[in-house]
Amino acid sequence: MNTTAANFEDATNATEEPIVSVESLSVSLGGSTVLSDVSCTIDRGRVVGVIGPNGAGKTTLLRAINGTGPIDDGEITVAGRSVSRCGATEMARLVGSVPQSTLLSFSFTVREIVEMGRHPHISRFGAMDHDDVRAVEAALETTETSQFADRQITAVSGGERQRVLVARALAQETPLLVLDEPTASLDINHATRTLSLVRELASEERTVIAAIHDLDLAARYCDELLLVASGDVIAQGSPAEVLGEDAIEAAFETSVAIPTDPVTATQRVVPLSSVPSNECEQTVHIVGHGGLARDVIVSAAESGITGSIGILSKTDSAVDTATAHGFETITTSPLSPPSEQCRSDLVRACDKADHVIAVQPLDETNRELLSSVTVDSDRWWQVEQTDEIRSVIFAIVDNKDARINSY
Ligand SMILES: Nc1ncnc2c1ncn2[C@@H]1O[C@H](COP(=O)(O)OP(=O)(O)OP(=O)(O)O)[C@@H](O)[C@H]1O
Repeated sequence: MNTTAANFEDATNATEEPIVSVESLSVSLGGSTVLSDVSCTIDRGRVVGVIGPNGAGKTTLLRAINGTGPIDDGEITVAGRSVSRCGATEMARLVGSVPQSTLLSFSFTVREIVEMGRHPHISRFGAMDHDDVRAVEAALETTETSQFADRQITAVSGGERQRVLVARALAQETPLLVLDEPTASLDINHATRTLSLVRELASEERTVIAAIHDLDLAARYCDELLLVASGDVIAQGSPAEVLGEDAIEAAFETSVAIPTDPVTATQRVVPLSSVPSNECEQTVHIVGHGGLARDVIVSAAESGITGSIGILSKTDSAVDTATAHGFETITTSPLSPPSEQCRSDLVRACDKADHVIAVQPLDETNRELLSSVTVDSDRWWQVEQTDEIRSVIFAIVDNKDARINSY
């Protein structure tokens, strides 16, 4: 076993301690405090996403961890070694990094760039040995960059260059990878492939910390998230724990809905349009189902209108949309007729709302129930097609009467 491999094993074998420990870290840049008294630990073998708004200090935290950024106060250890006491070569054996932006305007080939990842492992005047060549080839292969390995780095696209930088970090064969926006310039195919690759690496006792702006991808591919805001790590835990509406709205200062994606079964963070400054105080009750009812909910919510919807089958696609936008739902089992409770809830909702919107065609149950509900004609709206929705919502926001029964 050569010293490189021994070093790697030393670092990965001490599994009882976290791979990263940050204690009371403070960093100021340009006279302003960016991180203040931050403490967190990162366990081995995980993919940890660092999320947070622009300027929150994600890059500053990652650069403190990989030893390339300043630390004013506090202590950081990686694999038990104090970052501030590690030499550059030792750090490079512990942490492979992909920075947010790198100028690679000099004339190296892609392969030469990836070979640079082996520098910490070879002696100053030594040549690459069999292990080095194997690591470089494996890194090129896994990142699907071998097909242009002999091209100049200046002659590949931004997304391809990003993958080359991931390959260079992989070739370094470190127990910790720190990636600053690894998917920033990647198309959806390469973004998901890169994060799938990251997942596979992490399951091999390698820890990955990645700043990720796309919260949906972060939820899908990370074991754990660190939410950075206001100079601190304000939440840490599984994506389901961290991606709560209150925490995300506080950190990003925008309204969000966080439904579960039906395809990936992970959280999706959907920013909602800001409620207009003259916040609409109108409420609606929507009677209808399916896609058109969903469009009415979204359009109403974007205009700051709140309210309720029903009676809906529990399995109707509009239920999730209504819940995500804070609309109350009156639901019934798809297999049985609505209960008395449901019926009285519908009557109460129609009475309480400033407006009632019927999404045509109504199903038989709602048609029958509505015939027994009295709604004044100036509160009664109907939509039959998508292009009518905005007109109805605008009229409600303007607090107009329903002069006609439909648009
Ligand atoms: N060299 C510097 N001098 C002064 N201020 C700096 C410097 N580098 C960064 N900052 C400031 O520090 C804060 C945190 O920057 P950082 O790059 O860590 O944020 P970030 O969360 O990674 O942001 P983004 O999501 O936009 O990449 C920002 O307000 C930034 O303007």
